[in-house]
Amino acid sequence: MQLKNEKTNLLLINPEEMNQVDKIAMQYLPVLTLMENAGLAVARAIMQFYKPCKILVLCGPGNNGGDGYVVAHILANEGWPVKVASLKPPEKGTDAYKAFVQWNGDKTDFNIQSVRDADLVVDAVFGAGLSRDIDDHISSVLKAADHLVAIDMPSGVDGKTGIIRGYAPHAELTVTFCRAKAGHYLLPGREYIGKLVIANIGIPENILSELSINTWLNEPGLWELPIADVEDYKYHRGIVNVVGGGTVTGAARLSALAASSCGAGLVHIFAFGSRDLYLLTSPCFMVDEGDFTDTLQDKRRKVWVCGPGLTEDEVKISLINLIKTNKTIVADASALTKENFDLLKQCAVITPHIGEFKRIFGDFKDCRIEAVKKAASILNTVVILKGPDTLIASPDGRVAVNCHANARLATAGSGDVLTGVIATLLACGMEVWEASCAAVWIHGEAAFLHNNSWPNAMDLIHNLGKARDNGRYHVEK
Ligand SMILES: NC(=O)C1=CN([C@@H]2O[C@H](COP(=O)(O)OP(=O)(O)OC[C@H]3O[C@@H](n4cnc5c(N)ncnc54)[C@H](O)[C@@H]3O)[C@@H](O)[C@H]2O)[C@H](O)CC1
Ligand SMILES: [K+]
Repeated sequence: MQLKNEKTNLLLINPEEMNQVDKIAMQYLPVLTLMENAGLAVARAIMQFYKPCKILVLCGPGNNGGDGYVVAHILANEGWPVKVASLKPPEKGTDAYKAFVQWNGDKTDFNIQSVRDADLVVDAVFGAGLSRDIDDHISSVLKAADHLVAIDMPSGVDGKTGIIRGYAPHAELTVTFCRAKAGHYLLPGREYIGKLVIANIGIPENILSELSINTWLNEPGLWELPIADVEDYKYHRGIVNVVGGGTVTGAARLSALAASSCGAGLVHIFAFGSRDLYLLTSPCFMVDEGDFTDTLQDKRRKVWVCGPGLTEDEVKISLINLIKTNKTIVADASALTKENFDLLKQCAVITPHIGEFKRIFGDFKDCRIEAVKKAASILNTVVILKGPDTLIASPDGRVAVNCHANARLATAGSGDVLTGVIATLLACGMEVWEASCAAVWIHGEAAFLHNNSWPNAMDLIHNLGKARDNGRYHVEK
C-alpha cells in the first residue's frame, strides 16, 4: 500500500495532460473552486515560509493570474499589505475574470517601480498556458524582483520541457498543483523553481489513473530493488558478463568492478586479449578468452555488457554473436553508432550521452522527453539519455526523469560504472526499464555518498553497495 502511494506521487504531468485533467475535473468541481483551492494553497505556503511583508501580485490574463487574485484576497484578509498589478485583465466571462472582479484592494501598475516598492512578488503572470517567449517589458518587471514566489511555474519556464522561453525569474518558492510537472525537474527549468510545494487542490486521484500519463520522477518507489535473502545463491543474485577489449581494458574493468560491488553473484569477462590484466584486476572475476561463440553457449550467462573499451571490430563481432544467442545486452560507448542502428534494436538497454544520442538519432527539437521516447519506440529498446537530468525511456512509453545526481558524477569512467550497475540489476531479474531507472538512481546515490569531495570512477564503485541498500531503505522507511 505504501509503495503504491509513493509511486503515484512520483507521476509528472505536462501542461497538455494537466489540461485534460482539468477538463475531466470540471465534471466534479467548478474551475473556480479549483482556482480558489489553488490560491489558498499558495497563500498558505507564503504564510508558512514568510513573515508578513509588502506583497505585490503580478497577474497575467489567464487562470494563473486568476490564482493570483485569489492569493491577493486571502493574504489581504489575513492583514498583509497587498497590491495587485495586472498585465491585462482576464476576458469577461472567464473564471479568472470572476477572481479578478472579486479583488477590490489596492491596484498598481505592472512596472518595475511597483516591484521595487514590494518586499515579496507573487508571480501569477503565466503558468501552464505559456505559449510563446516572454517579451522585454514583462521580463524587465520580473527581473526587478529580489524575492519571488511563483504560482505553478516561474513565468517563462516551459512546464513540458524545462526550457526558458525568453526569460524566467528565479523563484524562492514555487507552488504547483496536483502533481509536479516535468519542467520543474528538467534543466534548465529546475534551477528556477526554488523550493517546490505540490498542493492538493481537490482534483480526484482517479482522473490521473484514467489518463495514460507515463512520465515519472526517478526515486525509490518507482521500482523495488530485490533484497538478498538467506536462500540466495550466486546464480540467483545474477551473473554479469562483460565483453573486454583486447587493447583498451579500463572501461570494461570498471563495468565489471561495478557489477561486483553492487551485488552481482558472479562476474565474467570475456577478453579479446590482455587476459592477465583482467585477471589481476580482481580475484573475483572469471576471465575467459578464446572462442567467443563457445562462451556464449552457456545459457546461464544471459546478461552482457557490450561497448566499453571495445574497438569497432570487437563491437561488431560481439554484438552480432550476442544477438544470435539471444542474450540480454546493455550497449554503451563504442557500440553506440549510427552504423550499429539495426544491431541496437536487438539490445535491451542503450546508454547514450547527448552527443552519442544525436549521433544515432540525429538532432531533435526542444523536447528531450519526446525525443528519448521516440528513440526507445523506434529501437524497441530502453534508452537512457545520460546527462545532469538523465532520462530513461521504455518502448512502452514510460519515461523517468532522474534528478538524483550531482555534477561530480561527470568523471571519466562514470558511464562504465553505470553500465555495470544496470547489468547487475538485469541479471537479478528486474524488469528492464525498472532496472535501468534503479541503476541510474544508485549511480547518483554513489556520488552523493562521496560527500564533500570529488569521486573518481573507483570511488563510485566503492560506494555502490551502500547506494544500492539506500535505494531500498527509502522505500522501507
Ligand atoms: N488543475 C490545475 O492545476 C489548475 C490550475 N490553474 C491555474 O491555471 C494555470 C493555467 O491557466 P491558463 O489560463 O491555461 O494559462 P496561463 O494563465 O498560464 O496563461 C494563458 C494566457 O497567457 C497568454 N500568454 C501565454 N504566453 C504568453 C506570453 N509569453 N506573452 C504574453 N501572453 C502570453 C495566453 O495567450 C493566455 O491568454 C495554471 O498554471 C494554474 O496556475 C487553475 O487555477 C485551476 C486548476
Ligand atoms: K507563474
